[in-house]
Amino acid sequence: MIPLVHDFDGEVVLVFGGGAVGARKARRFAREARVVVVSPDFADADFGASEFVRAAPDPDDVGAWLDAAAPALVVAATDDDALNAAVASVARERGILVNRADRSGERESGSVVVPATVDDGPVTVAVTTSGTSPAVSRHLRRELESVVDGAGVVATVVGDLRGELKERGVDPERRREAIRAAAADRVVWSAAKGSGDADRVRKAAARTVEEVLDGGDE
Ligand SMILES: C[C@@]1(CC(=O)O)c2cc3[nH]c(cc4nc(cc5[nH]c(cc(n2)[C@H]1CCC(=O)O)[C@@](C)(CC(=O)O)[C@@H]5CCC(=O)O)C(CC(=O)O)=C4CCC(=O)O)c(CCC(=O)O)c3CC(=O)O
Ligand SMILES: NC(=O)C1=CN([C@@H]2O[C@H](COP(=O)(O)OP(=O)(O)OC[C@H]3O[C@@H](n4cnc5c(N)ncnc54)[C@H](O)[C@@H]3O)[C@@H](O)[C@H]2O)C=CC1
Repeated sequence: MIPLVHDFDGEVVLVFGGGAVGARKARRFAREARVVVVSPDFADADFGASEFVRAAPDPDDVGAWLDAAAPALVVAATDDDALNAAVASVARERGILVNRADRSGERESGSVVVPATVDDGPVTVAVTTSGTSPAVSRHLRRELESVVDGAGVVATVVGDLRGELKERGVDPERRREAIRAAAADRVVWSAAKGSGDADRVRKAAARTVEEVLDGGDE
């Protein structure tokens, strides 16, 4: 399996199953997509800004639901194996991405897994075990939280400096060297950790950039 980052802005994600798992997937996708959850009942859980449709479709009805919603992604998260299988096969026929929450191995073409993620501003780190062990993904995600803390402000600041150096017309080779040094700078990262002081991050990163550029003149 190969990780890609998908922009769901303005897209529909259709979720079958309103249990704890359907809620977790719905909450995740509702941060960006318009999410519709179809289920006869809904768990007492956070579904984010999802819309609810109370229904229990049969496998034969799945095609009509997909045609009506025209989703970019469909999630099969019911506890009904036949329904989940129908969702996967109809989605595949129609070329729609499908996430089957009740299967790990034996994935079919067009199927996707939802990784564990750590988000910090524009930075997202995603972990997958290719379906082998979701509990390991969850554990690694928790371990990575402290590593990723502050990455959002570092990425924003270093991204801005990159734009400024491009505008200044700095030689590309030296620009890359300076930007790599700022991205790896311990002082930059320590200023970004915790509450994250963007001003300090920016000063530290700018100092490192200028040091590298000055060094190149010698
Ligand atoms: C294939 C995949 C399909 C998909 O859903 O996309 C899938 C499938 C299954 N999960 C199962 C169980 C559990 N899933 C979790 C947790 C998460 N599961 C997630 C993703 C995925 N789960 C995809 C692969 C991801 C990868 O590649 O690693 C995470 C990462 C993302 C998310 O869901 O948001 C989220 C952690 C989020 C976080 O914490 O950051 C826990 C842990 C817990 O709940 O504490 C358990 C119990 C412990 C265990 O069993 O490991 C079962 C068995 C059900 C049963 O026993 O009946 C199946 C089906 C099967 O195995 O057949
Ligand atoms: N991917 C993951 O991370 C995990 C996946 N699972 C798998 O996902 C499945 C769902 O897990 P839970 O949410 O805990 O189960 P659950 O039993 O709490 O929820 C299932 C939901 O599906 C609904 N449903 C049943 N038939 C339906 C139909 N025809 N159309 C629409 N909705 C229908 C039920 O009413 C219920 O709301 C489990 O069967 C399990 O195999 C379980 C744990 C984690």
